[in-house]
Amino acid sequence: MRVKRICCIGAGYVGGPTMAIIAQKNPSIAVTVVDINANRIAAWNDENLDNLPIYEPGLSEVVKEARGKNLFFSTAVDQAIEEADMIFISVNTPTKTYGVGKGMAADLKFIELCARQIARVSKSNKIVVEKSTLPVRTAEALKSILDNTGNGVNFQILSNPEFLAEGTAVNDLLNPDRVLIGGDIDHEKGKEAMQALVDVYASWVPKERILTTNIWSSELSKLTANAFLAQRVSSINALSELCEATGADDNEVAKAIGADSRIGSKFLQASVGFGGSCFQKDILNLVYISRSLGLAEVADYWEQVITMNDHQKDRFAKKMVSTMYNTVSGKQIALLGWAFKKDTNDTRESAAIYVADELLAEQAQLHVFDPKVQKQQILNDLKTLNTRSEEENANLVSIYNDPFKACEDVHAIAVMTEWDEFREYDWQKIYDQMMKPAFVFDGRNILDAKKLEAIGFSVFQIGKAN
Ligand SMILES: NC(=O)C1=CN([C@@H]2O[C@H](COP(=O)(O)OP(=O)(O)OC[C@H]3O[C@@H](n4cnc5c(N)ncnc54)[C@H](O)[C@@H]3O)[C@@H](O)[C@H]2O)C=CC1
Ligand SMILES: O=C(O)[C@H]1O[C@H](OP(=O)(O)OP(=O)(O)OC[C@H]2O[C@@H](n3ccc(=O)[nH]c3=O)[C@H](O)[C@@H]2O)[C@H](O)[C@@H](O)[C@@H]1O
Repeated sequence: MRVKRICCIGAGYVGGPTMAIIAQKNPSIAVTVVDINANRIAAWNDENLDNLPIYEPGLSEVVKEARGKNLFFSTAVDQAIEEADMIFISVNTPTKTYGVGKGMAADLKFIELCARQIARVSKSNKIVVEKSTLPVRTAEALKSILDNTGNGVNFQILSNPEFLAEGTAVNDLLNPDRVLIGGDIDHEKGKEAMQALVDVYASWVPKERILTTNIWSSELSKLTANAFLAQRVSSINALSELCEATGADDNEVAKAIGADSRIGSKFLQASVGFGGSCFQKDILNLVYISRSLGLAEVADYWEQVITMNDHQKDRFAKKMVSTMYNTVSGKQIALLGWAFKKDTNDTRESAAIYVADELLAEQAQLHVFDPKVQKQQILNDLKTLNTRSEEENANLVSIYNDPFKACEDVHAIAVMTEWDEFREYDWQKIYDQMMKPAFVFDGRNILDAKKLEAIGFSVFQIGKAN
């Protein structure tokens, strides 16, 4: 069968960009992205493309090309489900904050709600595609809900996890290393459904990069891919501390080991700790699944990746305090960057939030600047930690639109996000306006330490003996 109408439930960081590319590359398919968040949908429909709810390089051009032709954003969820022959579920699957599995398991309530809604509304056969990242064997639960609460129509469930990274989403979608499609390969209807989805991607992805597997392998591969990537960052971050203590240089070590093609050079950039909405959540989920199955050693193995990451954030904040004569109480500190990485406005689980919280606990006054993150987002992030009242946070944290103003009269600057523009600043001008000694803590190793030291700064970088 050829797909004519696609509905995607969830207009977030995955649903929006993924559907925009699918629509752009398949002019004959009508793609409707729906969400219960009316503000988000309004922003996707905004005439002014600068107001799209998600900042991703290159995304507004794709949306401009396809929107209104075969790409639609709507809050009419039932209607879009009913009309579609293929439905992607791309809703959020955060870590549970209550009950059994609190702090570890994925919260699947949004997924279940989608399944019940699809079952209730559908009057014709549908292919239901898991786009969200889910624990292995979720398709079993989905099938049970769909078949037991539906109107007797046939549902085929596929797993099609998304591997895009924020900040490079458009390029990742246009040139994926692979597209993974899991389904019921033992039955004719399952194979047909898989082929229908293969055809959607084959409009622009070379066939050899479209992998088909059984559904459990596909579900598990997504969690595992993130766990392996995060593990590399935690590994190099663990080594960065050893470098600091021995005089080895983490960049040189990363280059030396990365040159071995069996290891490879990517994801070996030491940092203040990985952030983002997925690494931590997905590894915790993997740990939870393993522990639930009685696999204690497997669970402990993966949990260490998170322990290491927490340690990296914590030791960065502690290093700042100890370097500044063991007290930052009443001192002004500028944080450059709040997003969890460059080229995105996403701040979920950003290391900056945790470093800021530790510095605030030490009674520092913070000046925050990020090129793409809004003031309210920064205050909300601190609020979610629940460490102090909103009023206290607002009194201790000032948020700036101008990096030079943020750095005026401060005792120290900490680089939290690797935004390219930070490298280009007039650091002499910044130095002249700062308190002395002027400290820079480069949590991303992006600044030219020699140049800064020549100006007069005291510089700390991750993984370098200081
Ligand atoms: N953010 C990323 O880079 C990646 C995320 N993923 C996975 O994709 C999934 C979605 O992630 P994001 O797009 O980042 O989340 P998000 O939070 O940006 O977007 C999810 C959207 O779903 C909507 N939603 C929730 N329940 C709904 C319902 N019942 N009906 C209609 N809309 C509903 C929410 O309002 C929200 O706008 C997660 O499982 C995540 O792990 C996978 C790969 C990359
Ligand atoms: O499931 C997901 O959501 C996605 O998670 C990650 O993508 P993302 O979180 O957007 O960003 P990454 O580029 O992976 O970076 C994650 C964090 O690790 C940090 N990082 C990354 C690489 C590195 O060498 N060092 C390092 O500290 C980044 O700064 C960032 O804080 C994966 O890279 C995607 O393949 C996956 O689809």
